[in-house]
Amino acid sequence: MPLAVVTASHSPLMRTVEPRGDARTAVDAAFAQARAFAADFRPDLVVVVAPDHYNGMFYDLMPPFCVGTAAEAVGDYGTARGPLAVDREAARHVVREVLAADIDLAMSERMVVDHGFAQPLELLFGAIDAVPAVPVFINCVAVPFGPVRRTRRLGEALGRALLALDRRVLLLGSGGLSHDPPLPTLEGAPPEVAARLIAGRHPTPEERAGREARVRDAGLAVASGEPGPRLNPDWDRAFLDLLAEGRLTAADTWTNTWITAEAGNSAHEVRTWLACYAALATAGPYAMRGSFYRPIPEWIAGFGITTAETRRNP
Ligand SMILES: O=C(O)CCC(=O)/C=C/C=C(\O)C(=O)O
Ligand SMILES: [Fe+2]
Repeated sequence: MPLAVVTASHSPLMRTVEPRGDARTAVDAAFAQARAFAADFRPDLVVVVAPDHYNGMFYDLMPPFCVGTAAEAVGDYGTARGPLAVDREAARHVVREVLAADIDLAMSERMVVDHGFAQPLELLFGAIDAVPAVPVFINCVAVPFGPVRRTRRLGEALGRALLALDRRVLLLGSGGLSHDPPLPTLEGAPPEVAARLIAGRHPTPEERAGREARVRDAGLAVASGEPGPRLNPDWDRAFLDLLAEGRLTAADTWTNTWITAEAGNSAHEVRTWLACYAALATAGPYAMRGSFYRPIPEWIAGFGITTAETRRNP
């Protein structure tokens, strides 16, 4: 059975901040193409590979990787709140097979996810529970991280597990590319911030609104002409080329310090893309069908969307 991939940046600012020029029109058109690609592929299972931003995963027990055998979205930044339509049997199969392939990962019967999962599901399929899904969390935010090559190997193990299912599986990678939105870090955090990074589940509506306002204000400031965030379009385009050309092992030598220095703290979200493409590559040579890129400072994102599928035999 073939596999297919859609990867897309996400941004908490997409609903609240209007970028200058034709960025929104261009992004909408690229998402329309990705939707058509997904509809044409007719997946019967969608594996969503995404990070979290201190809404579901905290430093009281931060796994590098986690598969949800059930999952609930918190409803941040205007995304829907509620359960994902997790295919429990498929999720449990993935956990078993990936562990058997020597990749340690956690599993959760009550995974909590945020806009990292919800936004691409809504943009691609219309709702967070519209398609049978397996949610795969990759820690891309809470340092320290393992080497980036571990996420490529996770992707390979994931791909082999999915091929064994003999279903039409679309992998949906969420996040990146170069960007550095205002996200707190544990090191040097004042005690109240540290407490919420360690165990900040169930914030009050006021607390959530305060966090979201801080991120929104950063985007609005750029939209009103203040200096933009540091994005790195050259790095982003080189990463897209690497994926298009199937040179995934080239990322094995990247250090985490280098990724952060080149592309920002949240650029580690490209781990989700790398895992999806590594999974796709296990089905044989692939072809990238669509590739969109635009640096959008107002959304604090080097914004990319790609589609790819197993190359058909001539
Ligand atoms: O304040 C917090 O703890 C969370 C802020 C937040 O959710 C930021 C999210 C940013 C992205 O998802 C992104 O730009 O990739
Ligand atoms: Fe993010």
